[in-house]
Amino acid sequence: MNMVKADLLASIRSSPDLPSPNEFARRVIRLTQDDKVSYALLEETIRVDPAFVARLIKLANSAWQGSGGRPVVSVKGALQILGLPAIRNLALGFSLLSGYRKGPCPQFDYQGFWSRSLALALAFQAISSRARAAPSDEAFSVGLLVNIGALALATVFPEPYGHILAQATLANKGKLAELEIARFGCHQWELGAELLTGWGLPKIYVDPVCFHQHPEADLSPVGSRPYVLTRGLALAATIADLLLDPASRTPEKVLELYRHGARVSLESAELVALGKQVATDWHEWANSFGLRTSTAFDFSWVEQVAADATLLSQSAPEDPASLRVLLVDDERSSRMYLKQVLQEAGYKVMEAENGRQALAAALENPPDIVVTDWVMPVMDGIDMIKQLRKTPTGAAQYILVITAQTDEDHLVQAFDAGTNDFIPKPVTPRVLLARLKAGARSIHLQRETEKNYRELQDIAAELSESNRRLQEMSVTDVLTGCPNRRYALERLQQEWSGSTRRQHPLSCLVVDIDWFKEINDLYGHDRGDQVLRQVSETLRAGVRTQDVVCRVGGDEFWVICPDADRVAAAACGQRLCDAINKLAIDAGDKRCGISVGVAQRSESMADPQSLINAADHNLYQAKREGRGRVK
Ligand SMILES: Nc1nc2c(ncn2[C@@H]2O[C@H](COP(=O)(O)OP(=O)(O)OP(=O)(O)O)[C@@H](O)[C@H]2O)c(=O)[nH]1
Repeated sequence: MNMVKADLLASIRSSPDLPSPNEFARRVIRLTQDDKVSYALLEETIRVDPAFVARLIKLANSAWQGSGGRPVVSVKGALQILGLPAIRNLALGFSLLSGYRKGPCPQFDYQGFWSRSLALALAFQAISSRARAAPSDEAFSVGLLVNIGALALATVFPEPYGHILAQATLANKGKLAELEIARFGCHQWELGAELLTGWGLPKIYVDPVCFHQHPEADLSPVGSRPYVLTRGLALAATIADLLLDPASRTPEKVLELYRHGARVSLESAELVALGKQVATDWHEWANSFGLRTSTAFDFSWVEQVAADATLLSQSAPEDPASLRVLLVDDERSSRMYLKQVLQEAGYKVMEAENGRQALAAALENPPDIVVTDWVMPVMDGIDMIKQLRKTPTGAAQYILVITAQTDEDHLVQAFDAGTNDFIPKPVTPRVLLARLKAGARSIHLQRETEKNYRELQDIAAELSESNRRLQEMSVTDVLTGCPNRRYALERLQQEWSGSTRRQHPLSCLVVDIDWFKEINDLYGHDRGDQVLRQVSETLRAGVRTQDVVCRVGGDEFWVICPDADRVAAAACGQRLCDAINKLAIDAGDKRCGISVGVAQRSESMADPQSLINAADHNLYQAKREGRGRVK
């Protein structure tokens, strides 16, 4: 990463023109950050700005928010429908968007900038919430601010930055970043990251801003939150490009979309659905901010392109400069002539005098295309082609045979030997180059197909890795890290079958925290969560390695004890009770402990659920008899 020069940062930070939320927005944002804020106070604050009220009501009434047909006419009604995070987004967006619509740099498209930022914000919000990587309002703000470095450069250095913009269009981001580095010593996203750090954004959001244009430079472990946020932001930028810039709608862009999508576990259908939703939201929001949007773009197009793999392969033109031709002819003058024609057309040419020499040259330094005469001393063209086709590199080369005999028998013989095409004698430059062009196109297609195949393999590998993680997440309780109810039910069924097969005992404990509601009520939900984590850790530390502790809901845990009879399981339950008591968790005037119901599988039980029912019944007894005990 380039270092953002201190003097550049200082002059941007000290500029009075630097974009920042206005006082009204700051007040609304502050208020909405407090979950306990009264709607009356919020309403009073918002009323001060009639333009904001109008947009708020309009947005609440829009079909997107689904207000159910009854029109919203009051601020209060709008607040209730939209909820606090949306109000916060609206205040931030509205203040930035309405304050920086114009600026001193004529080459900078201020409207387009905000329209793209809005699309990016909505896309990143949707992606983060789908990947559970960031709260939706935080993701929105990060998306809205991701390109703030460019706005800052345009605002504070309108002239030199305008000059740079004139040289590179926004579509050519690579070029733009290069010019920015050459002039300012850093690119806009590095500068943006520095600015956001200064505004107090945490590193977890600043790094994605810095790296999202080159996610490979971010070395966070695959699947970690920073990894997902950086790739998610890259995906959001790709979606914004597709929505705003018709020139970006190419097969390569679709591949990029799929590549970023795979990294945040989004498959084709999900990507298209997400893109469609973002497009709808973007039109709504842009409307309510009075920003222009481009004509509607239907994300189904993406699926069509992806389905048509050949489109992906036809993307780049054939470039003779990258192709090597082996020219095989025993007649020196004819070889020199053809060589000159090929070189002038841009091909790199190697030569051989006969089939044997050609074979040696082709194996040592494989060409892309072989153009060979048929009749030659030592080894003729047809024998050479047959030998070449038997080698792994030769099998993939494009071969043309030059022949004076173009009757059916001769041509069939040439194609049987493995030639791709023939050139009739006398060879004219036009025909030679036309046939070579067809060959070059075929080579190019083949290479693209191989490249796409490799990319698809990479994507498939990444998808399978993220599916594995999703699978893991789907059986893990997020708060405590314990296996969840779904896992508990599957595991119990397995242990049940195992115990039937091996005729071994199986027991189960149902554990419920005592007075847990009091802890929530007295000290708040956060403290409640902390206690849940503490209890789950203590339970896990207190059981045998083969026992499995699962959080099956609220404050209830199951401990599955394979190979344990009722006596052993009850002893385990008592050990757990004692360990929790030692934690001395306070629940007001009571002591928080656990009650445990124990049951062992018996012949009369029909299925695992009967075992749980029996343990549950005993838990109920333990509660009734005063809690903090094993029954
Ligand atoms: N903090 C927190 N509370 C939760 C969570 N899941 C459920 N709860 C709360 O846990 C409480 C469980 O209720 P009860 O089991 O009836 O409460 P209790 O005080 O333990 O009652 P006894 O079991 O009779 O001692 C409810 O108030 C739920 O709202 C959670 O993930 N975090």
